[in-house]
Amino acid sequence: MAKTKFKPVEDAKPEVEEAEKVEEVEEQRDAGEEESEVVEEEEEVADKSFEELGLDPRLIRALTKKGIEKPTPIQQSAIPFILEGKDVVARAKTGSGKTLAYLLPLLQKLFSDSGSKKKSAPSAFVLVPSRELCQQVYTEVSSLIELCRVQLKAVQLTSSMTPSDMRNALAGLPEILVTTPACIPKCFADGVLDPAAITDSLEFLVLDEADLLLSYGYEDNLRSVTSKIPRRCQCLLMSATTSSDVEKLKKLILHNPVVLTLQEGADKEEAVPSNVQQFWISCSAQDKLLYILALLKLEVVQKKILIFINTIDMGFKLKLFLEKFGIKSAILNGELPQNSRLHILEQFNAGLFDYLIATDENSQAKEAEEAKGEDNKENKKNKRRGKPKLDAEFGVVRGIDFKKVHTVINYDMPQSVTGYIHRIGRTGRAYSSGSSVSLVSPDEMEGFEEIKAFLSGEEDKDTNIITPFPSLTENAVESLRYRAEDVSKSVTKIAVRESRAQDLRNEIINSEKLKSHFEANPRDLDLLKHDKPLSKTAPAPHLKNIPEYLVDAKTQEASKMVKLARAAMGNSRRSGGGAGRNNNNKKRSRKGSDPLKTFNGSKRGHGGQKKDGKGSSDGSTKLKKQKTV
Ligand SMILES: Nc1ncnc2c1ncn2[C@@H]1O[C@H](COP(=O)(O)OP(=O)(O)OP(=O)(O)O)[C@@H](O)[C@H]1O
Repeated sequence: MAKTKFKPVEDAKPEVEEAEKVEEVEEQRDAGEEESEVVEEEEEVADKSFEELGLDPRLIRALTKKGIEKPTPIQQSAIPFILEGKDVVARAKTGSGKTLAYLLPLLQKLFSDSGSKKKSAPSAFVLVPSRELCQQVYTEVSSLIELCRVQLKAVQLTSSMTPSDMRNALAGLPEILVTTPACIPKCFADGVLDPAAITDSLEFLVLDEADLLLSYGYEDNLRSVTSKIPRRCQCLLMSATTSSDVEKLKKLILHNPVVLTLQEGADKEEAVPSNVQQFWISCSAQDKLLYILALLKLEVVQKKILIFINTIDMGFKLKLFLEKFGIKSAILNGELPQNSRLHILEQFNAGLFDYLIATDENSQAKEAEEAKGEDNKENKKNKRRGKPKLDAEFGVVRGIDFKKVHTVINYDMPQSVTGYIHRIGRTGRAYSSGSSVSLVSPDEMEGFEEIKAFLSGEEDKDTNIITPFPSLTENAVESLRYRAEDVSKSVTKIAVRESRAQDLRNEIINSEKLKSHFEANPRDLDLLKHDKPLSKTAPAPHLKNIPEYLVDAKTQEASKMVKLARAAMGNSRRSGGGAGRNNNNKKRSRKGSDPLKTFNGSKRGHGGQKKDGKGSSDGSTKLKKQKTV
């Protein structure tokens, strides 16, 4: 049974004159002072249904349509407090359903609020750290509104929008605004939002993924919003981890909040989902390509797979390398245009490809550092080349709800414990399970030990939460060494650079040209594939099909188990995505209407794509065939 630790307060909203309240809160915000004494208590969260939590029947019906029947522990504990009007700080592990924990009561309160007062600005702000998350929350809230058939409107604004686009979006006086903190001051400066109207209208402020908001550099933006928040505004702060940043935000924005900390086990606070099995493999930095090839080609890990790397160049190296073995993957990084990023996420979630190679915010920092070093050497050259900019609001790791990811692979280790928790939290979401495999080189061992120590906790120092990966024998890995090393040499720095530049060019062209087409035909989004090969040559048959005699019996057995599990999940052909979006055959048959066909010159993949597209999506069909012969 999950436990929630409550830090209740005696009176969340003291009864004093309005003017005094504003003053008092302003003072407390300025001083960053903790308000009243908080008493820490522990209570069991009873197994309650959505009805018992007091949710509106329209919301319950909408949830049923989405296939959601039972509240998660954080939803059970947070919803009643939010419905009561309390400010809430909710800390619960990744994938525990925090988004619905605040969206459901927020919508319910807006149902009863709507029409009660003429508003001149949105009643609710949901602030998230990245554009990807903005899109995700906006999609979730819009679908709930649609399913509930209520007269509410949500909009999302991002900093890249023009003032006139923002004005248009806000024209119908939406009740809910989903955006990043950076966007609000921009709206003030451009006259899109009136600060006085916000003070007048704002009833709810949600800070989602609060542990990330300050580290993304949004502190000044948040401060400029804080001064406009009226005292009556109910503030909610959601986070997967505790950090000094969360504490700082709590003091800056919330009033006497109820603090909910979800606990899984007896005394240990767990930030990591218990339904993620964590493994690791010790290998040299050079051997990482060999190991990932073994994991993917011998199919000892379950698809869909999300692979994290620490630099964009490494992502392209890995993609080119895997391509030579007939393994197709897509790349996601902060350099790509926003449309492309959102589209890649959508396709991956819909199950259109199985392997996604992603960088995260740590990687952005590393990339920037490397670029700096490079700048010293090649300053002039780079300036002339016009190095692409990374989007500061990019973030795919934290908060993004990747659908049905079964395995997360840390090809490069993350640079912090929090980074690790958020990365592996992309699998094992809500009531599903998953696994993670970390490839750890000697240079990364110190950081890895820190992660292990953190996860084990003080009392269980000797418990191995991250265990050695059991399903790959040394023989099986060694049998691939010659091929891997040979191919790795052919993926040169120049090839990586050219592919990266080419990919970016293509994505920009596609993004611009297809924007209007996709706006008119959203279903056609499926036709622009992002896992097309970068290389012009098709993979050599001896690399694409690994002979069965090379693989030892133990590894074969492990691979068989993975395939059986996959078949049992109904995913033997494709790793399924969101409901209703898995009819890939139908989508393929619409190829005749491929909007990209009108501008072939910008396409990636060329000849190789056609050949691949027929036989198998990732070479696995061929491999299977050979094994059964
Ligand atoms: N009660 C529920 N039952 C089943 N699935 C749920 C429930 N609540 C949420 N989910 C699903 O669980 C997934 C994870 O939810 P969500 O993204 O809100 O997690 P989170 O706690 O915000 O994670 P993170 O900290 O990584 O952002 C989503 O796909 C969501 O639709």
